[in-house]
Amino acid sequence: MITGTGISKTFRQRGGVLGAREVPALRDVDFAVERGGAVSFIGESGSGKTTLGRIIAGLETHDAGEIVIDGVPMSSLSHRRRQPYFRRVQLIHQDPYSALNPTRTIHQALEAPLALRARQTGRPRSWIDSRAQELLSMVGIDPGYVLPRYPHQLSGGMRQRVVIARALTMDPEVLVADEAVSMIDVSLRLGILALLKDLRERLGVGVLFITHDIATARYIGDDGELYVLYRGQVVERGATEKIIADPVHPYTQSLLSAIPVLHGLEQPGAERVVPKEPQGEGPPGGCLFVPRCPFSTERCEQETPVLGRDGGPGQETEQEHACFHPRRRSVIPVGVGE
Ligand SMILES: Nc1ncnc2c1ncn2[C@@H]1O[C@H](COP(=O)(O)OP(=O)(O)OP(=O)(O)O)[C@@H](O)[C@H]1O
Repeated sequence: MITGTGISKTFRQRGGVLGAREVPALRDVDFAVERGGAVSFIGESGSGKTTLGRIIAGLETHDAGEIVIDGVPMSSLSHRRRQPYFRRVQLIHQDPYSALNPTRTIHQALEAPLALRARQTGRPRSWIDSRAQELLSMVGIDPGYVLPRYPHQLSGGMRQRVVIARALTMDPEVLVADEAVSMIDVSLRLGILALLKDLRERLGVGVLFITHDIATARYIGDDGELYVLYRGQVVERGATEKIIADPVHPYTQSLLSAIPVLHGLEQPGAERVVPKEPQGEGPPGGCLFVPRCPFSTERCEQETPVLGRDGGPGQETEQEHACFHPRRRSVIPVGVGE
């Protein structure tokens, strides 16, 4: 199990007429991914999703908070002693082409990590080739066809399957899939999503899915948890199905309202939530969503809501949210994602 508590990260960006500026990418984020679990982080561009994925995979530092892997707080270990733990979290990038070295065959791409794994687990070298074949079959491709080939000789979908097979060489506990299907031909996306779902069930590997697309999040983990990120803050968290059926934060509602009605058959929800064009950053100390929120009040400009279930007297919600005025608004086109 992998947990994060109070994860915060601020980048210092140089340049521009105003000189350096601080960009908070993550604000006090808590999460937990269990073996075999499905956790999706959803948010628009710049909400901090990739930064979180990189922190969980040990590729980026954080300013505050703690990552705990298998009960061990990473802050208690030296950089070198953390590596075996972070190896249990494997990142799948959105671009399978740049993730693979173009000058190496797929055989070579799998051989290096498998040789390391063989040394770590005391297996003979003969195990490497048979494991490479086994992993490729597991991700649904013919080992005989792909092993001698170079990445450019494969389709985008096949390349992404190879990247997933390579991630599996380390026997990970969690796969962090960062927009894992966004650069793949639309017709092949469903196959990759089905594969990730299958790996959850067959290997018990947890999937942390990072996406800007709520329908994709639903496919990968309709039985899992959804975290909605807005400007680095988790603004809604709960069971994926529950949030999609009954979102309470205006930002989540606006994400769901933005889903197009696909076949002209679905009935759009009664109230679509259309966010305002943002005017600046919003009042310091107030809710981050104020500049875009159609429902904000004076209180929202003065106080920062924290994640919880409270929505005022008689307004407790099943999912957690960071809003002073959580309300049910029917925003979902019926049958979306089905
Ligand atoms: N290395 C960096 N240096 C400076 N600022 C950064 C860096 N990486 C990310 N940021 C900033 O941190 C914020 C969060 O970025 P991040 O890439 O995590 O968001 P995201 O939700 O993954 O967006 P996208 O979907 O566009 O990748 C953004 O404002 C981004 O400009």
